[in-house]
Amino acid sequence: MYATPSLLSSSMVHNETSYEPPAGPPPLLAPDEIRHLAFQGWLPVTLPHELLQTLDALSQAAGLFFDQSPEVKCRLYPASNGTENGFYQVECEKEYLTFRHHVHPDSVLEHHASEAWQSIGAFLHRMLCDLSRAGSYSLSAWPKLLDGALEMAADATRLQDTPTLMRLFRYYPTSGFAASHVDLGLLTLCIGSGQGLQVLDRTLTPPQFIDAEGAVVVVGDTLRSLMRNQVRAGAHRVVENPHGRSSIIFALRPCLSHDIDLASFGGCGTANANEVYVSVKGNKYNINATKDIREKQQQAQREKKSISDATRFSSV
Ligand SMILES: O=C(O)CCC(=O)C(=O)O
Ligand SMILES: [Fe+2]
Repeated sequence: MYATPSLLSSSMVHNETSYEPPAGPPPLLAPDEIRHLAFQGWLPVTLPHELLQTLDALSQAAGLFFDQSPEVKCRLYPASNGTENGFYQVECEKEYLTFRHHVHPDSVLEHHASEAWQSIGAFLHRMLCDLSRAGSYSLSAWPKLLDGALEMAADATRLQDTPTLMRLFRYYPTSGFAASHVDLGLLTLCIGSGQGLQVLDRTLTPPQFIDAEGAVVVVGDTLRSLMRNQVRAGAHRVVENPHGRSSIIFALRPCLSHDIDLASFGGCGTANANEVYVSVKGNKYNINATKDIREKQQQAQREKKSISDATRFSSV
């Protein structure tokens, strides 16, 4: 059933002669789930009970935050780094709060956010190690790649090095959406209230978007690239819904300040994490920016494509 990508078919070979305790965190996923994740680029997941309770508390605190006036929200969490930090509103579509680090560490909202950050980080770390083990790769690249990512940072000191984020969304009734895309980072956990999130089902011919049920993990484009296309990045989108929607996403992204040992992914040599990330980012447009910014970015994308097509044709 799962033809490509190829991760894992020959890989889940148990080494019967090894009595070493397993390196890294304990395995999480069953072999079928790993194959599903690699083939589809997404996987519905059952979250630990304690994490579900934390997410409930976080979502209630988020609701209280969003119920405040735009002025208060902007004052509490001023936007910085474009859409990448603080409170951001896309008129007639959605608003969202992005955490990259603590801003009001004593607030109830950040208390729940940092607890959720830590549990989700540990959960996704286990999934990354599952993928490495399934490919018979060493786990040695993960500590540097996840440096600073598994806990909510105390302040903005390492903002440029650690793009991992937690984002709380409020999509407006009937008009809130996010266009089809793949995420940039390693793995993203999406937890939403009600319908709206859809994932691309590649077992259908042709592939079609289907409603996601419950919590879903999607593979990001940096992980696809590091794993040399042995896992797919999961295409997903959010469709409008008459009731609106709220969601919490946690995007685990690589730490950008170290070199990456490519042998840990079946390659050779090292690569600069920042360069890998920038090249994966390429000219993808930001689906969460305001409509006018998205349109400008899409236009730039089209122009870049037509220049590269022209170069391609002229060099034939
Ligand atoms: O709100 C969601 O459930 C998903 C949002 C999303 O895919 C994104 O912002 O990248
Ligand atoms: Fe996404």
